[in-house]
Amino acid sequence: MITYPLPLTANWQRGAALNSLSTTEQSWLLEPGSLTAKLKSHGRDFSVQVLSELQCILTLEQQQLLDCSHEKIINREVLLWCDGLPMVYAQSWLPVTDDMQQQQLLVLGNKPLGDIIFQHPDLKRTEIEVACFDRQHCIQQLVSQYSSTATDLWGRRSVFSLMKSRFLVSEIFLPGAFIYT
Ligand SMILES: C=C(O[C@@H]1C=C(C(=O)O)C=C[C@H]1O)C(=O)O
Repeated sequence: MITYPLPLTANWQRGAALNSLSTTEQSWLLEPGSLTAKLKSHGRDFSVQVLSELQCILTLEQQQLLDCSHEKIINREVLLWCDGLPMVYAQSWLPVTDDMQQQQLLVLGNKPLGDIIFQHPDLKRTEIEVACFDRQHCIQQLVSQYSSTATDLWGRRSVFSLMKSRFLVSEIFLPGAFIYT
């Protein structure tokens, strides 16, 4: 039984500092634009499956990352499917602010977050951090529902700023993702 939100504790490092990444790994992990758009450009059939959307309390690390102590925050966890395969597990921490509500970012359902936020020219994101999730990480509980083999997985995270709101987005590339081809 998987308990959401999935903790994404890992050895997060500045992606730009990792000189051992392959060209393909760099292309996906350090993509500055929308991951949704990148997946859509590589496949024909894209969809979002919502796993969980809960109102939560931020951990201290998340408060520090988001530089906020918002009382109300929505944790959104989804799978991004492409051509019949679950390719990305995405976890977003979305503060319940007027900005976020006005932008309809708290009632996304199966609309991709990226389809909305990347339409804003003033969207900013912090430097992308990268981590490796090994075979013992709890994310593998989710992976095991779709794949028989556990393997090390790449993940990335950054903090977006839109108007006066900041939100943390983490994405883990699942075994069927293009990054591993
Ligand atoms: C931020 C983006 O949105 C994607 C879609 C998400 C969602 O719908 O919850 C979350 C993170 C991303 O994988 C993006 O496309 O880059």
